[in-house]
Amino acid sequence: MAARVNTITLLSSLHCKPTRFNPRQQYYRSRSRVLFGSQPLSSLGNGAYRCKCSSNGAAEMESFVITTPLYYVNAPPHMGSAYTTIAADAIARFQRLLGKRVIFVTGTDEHGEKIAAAASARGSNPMEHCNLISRAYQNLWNELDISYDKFIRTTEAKHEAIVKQFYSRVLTKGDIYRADYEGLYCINCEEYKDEKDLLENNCCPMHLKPCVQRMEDNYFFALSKYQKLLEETIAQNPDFVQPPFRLNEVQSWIKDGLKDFSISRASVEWGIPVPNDEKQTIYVWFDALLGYISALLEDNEQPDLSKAISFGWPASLHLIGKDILRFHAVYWPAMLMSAGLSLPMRVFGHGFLTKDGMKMGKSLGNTLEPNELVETFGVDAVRYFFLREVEFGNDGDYSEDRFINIVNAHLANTVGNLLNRTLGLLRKNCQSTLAVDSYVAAHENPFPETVEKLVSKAQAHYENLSLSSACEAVLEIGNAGNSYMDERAPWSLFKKGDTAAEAASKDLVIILETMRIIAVALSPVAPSLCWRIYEQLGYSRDQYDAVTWNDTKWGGLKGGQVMAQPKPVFARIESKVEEKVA
Ligand SMILES: Nc1ncnc2c1ncn2[C@@H]1O[C@H](COP(=O)(O)OP(=O)(O)OP(=O)(O)O)[C@@H](O)[C@H]1O
Ligand SMILES: [Zn+2]
Repeated sequence: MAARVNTITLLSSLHCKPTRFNPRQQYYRSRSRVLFGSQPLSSLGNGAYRCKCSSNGAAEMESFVITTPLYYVNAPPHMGSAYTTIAADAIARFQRLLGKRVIFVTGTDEHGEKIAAAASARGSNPMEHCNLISRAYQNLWNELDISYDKFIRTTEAKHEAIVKQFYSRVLTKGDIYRADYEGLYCINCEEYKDEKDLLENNCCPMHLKPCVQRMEDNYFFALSKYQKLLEETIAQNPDFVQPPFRLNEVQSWIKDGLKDFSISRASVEWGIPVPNDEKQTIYVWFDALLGYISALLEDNEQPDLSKAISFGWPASLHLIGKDILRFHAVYWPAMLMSAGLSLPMRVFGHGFLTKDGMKMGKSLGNTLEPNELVETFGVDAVRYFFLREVEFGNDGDYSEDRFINIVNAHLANTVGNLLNRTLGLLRKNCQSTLAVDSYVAAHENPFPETVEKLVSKAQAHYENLSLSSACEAVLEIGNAGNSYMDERAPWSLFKKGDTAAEAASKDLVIILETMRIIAVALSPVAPSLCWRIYEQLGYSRDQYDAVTWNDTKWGGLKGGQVMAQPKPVFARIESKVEEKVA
C-alpha cells in the first residue's frame, strides 16, 4: 500500500482552489500554491503558498507531513521514545529523497497532573521542569540525527491559542456539555478506565498500578455522536489505521460503543484554562493532540487555527506506539470531525520495545538509555539495529549480544569492509582514481540489473513502512557486491597482464558504484554512515546533501573521480560473545 499524500499544485494564478471533500476517502485534499524543491514558501492563507523566489510556471509537488507523538515530560526520554522518532526520521528522510515537501513534526506534551507531580518530586516548579525535560528530548534528537522540521511544546503561547480556538469551535458545534463523572482513574494514563479492562485490584494493565476512584464535575466531549460517522469513515478507508491488525482493534472499540469522555479537569492546575471557566483546565490529551496542528504555524504568524491548518494539515502520517492508538484513531478523528477539520490520512501504531516481556516505559522505569547506547556504539548502529531488528508494527526485545552481532555483520562487514578493501585495491593499482564511468564499466554486465531490482524492492518497502525489510533489501545489495568481488577476485587479475588489469579496474568501479547506491538507499536509516561512504567516494558534503532517490540509478560515478584515502567507515564493535549472523 503506497503512502497517500496530499497533492499540492503550483498554479500560475494566485487563486487557490478551496479544500475539496473526497466522499470516497472521507478526508479533504488541498490544492495549494507552492514551489517545489527546497525553496522557502510563504503562506497566503487559506491553504495557499507562494514561493519567495518565483511565481511563474506550473509544476506539481507533493507534501508529506509526518508526526511522532508529543512525548510526555514526566521523565526524560528513553529508547522507546527514541524508537518512534528514529522510525519517523527514516520515513521523513526517504520521502525527502523522493522530492516531497516534508514537514516532520515532533515535540513535547507538557501539561497535566503527572507533570506537576514530577516537578514537585524534583523540588522544581512545573515550567522549569518542562524546560529541562523538553531540552533533554531536543538534545537526544540531535544526538540521534533526527531531522525534524518542527518541535512543538504544548506550553507555548501559540499552542494555547490554537487549543482555545479549537475548543470554542467544538463548543459552538454543540459537542461539549457539563456533567458529573465518577469512575476509576489511572493517573499514569491520565484516563478514566473501564473496570473490565483492568487487572486484579483495578490495576492498569500498562502501568501495573491500582486505579483510584474519582468523582469530578467536568466538561464532556460528545464522542458518542460520532460513532456512526467514525464507523463509516474507517470502513471506507481501511488504510486509515495500520498495520491491519490494529485496524481490527480500533473497529472493535468503536463497535463496543463510544462513550463521551471528559475533556477538562477541576483538580488539575497545570494546564490550559477552559475558555470561560478558569476553575477547570483542559484535559491533557485534548490539548496535546492539537500540537500536531499548532506545530505547523510559522513562528512569526498570528496563532490562528485556520492559518495553522493552511500550512500543511491534514497530516499524511501519525506515527505512534500502540499504547496511544485509541486517542489517535478514535478520539482525535471525532474531535476533528466536530471542528470541521480534515482527518489525518494514516495512523500507524507500531509495537513496543520490551524488557522481560513488559513495555519499556517511564512509568515502570524499566528503560534503556539511548544516550548511553549512542555513546557506546555510535548513532548509526543504534538507528540501524532497531529499525532492522524489529519488524515495524510488532514488539521487539533488546539484547546487547544481538545488537553487536547484527551491526558488526551488516554495517562493519557487509558494507564497511567491502568499501574499505575495494578502496585499498584502487589505491594500490589505480592511484585511487576511477578508470572509467561506472556506466561504461558495467557495459554488457548483468550486475547493475541485480542492484536495480534490489533498489526497487527497498523503495517499495520504505513506501509500505516495512523498514526492516527495506534495510534487508539494501543489505542484499551489499551481499551481491561481496559475492561479485569474491567471484571476480580483482586482486589476482591485476597480476595477470594489461587486459586482465583493465577488467579488474572496471570491477572496482562496479563495486564502488554499488557502494554509492547503497549509501543513497541506506541514508534514511543511517545518514551519518552514508555520508562517510559518500566522502570516501570523493564527494563533498553538499553533493551528499543534494542526493535524491534518483541517485540510486546506476551510472553516478564518473571516470577520473578521485577517491579519498581509505578509512574504515564503521568501526567494528568488540565483544566477548560473538556468533555468525545471517
Ligand atoms: N517501550 C516502547 N516501545 C516503543 N515505543 C515506545 C515505548 N515507550 C514509549 N514509546 C513511544 O512513546 C510514546 C508514548 O510516549 P510517553 O511520553 O507517554 O512515554 P512512555 O514511556 O510510554 O510513558 P509511560 O511509561 O509514562 O506511559 C509511545 O506511543 C511510543 O511512540
Ligand atoms: Zn495506566
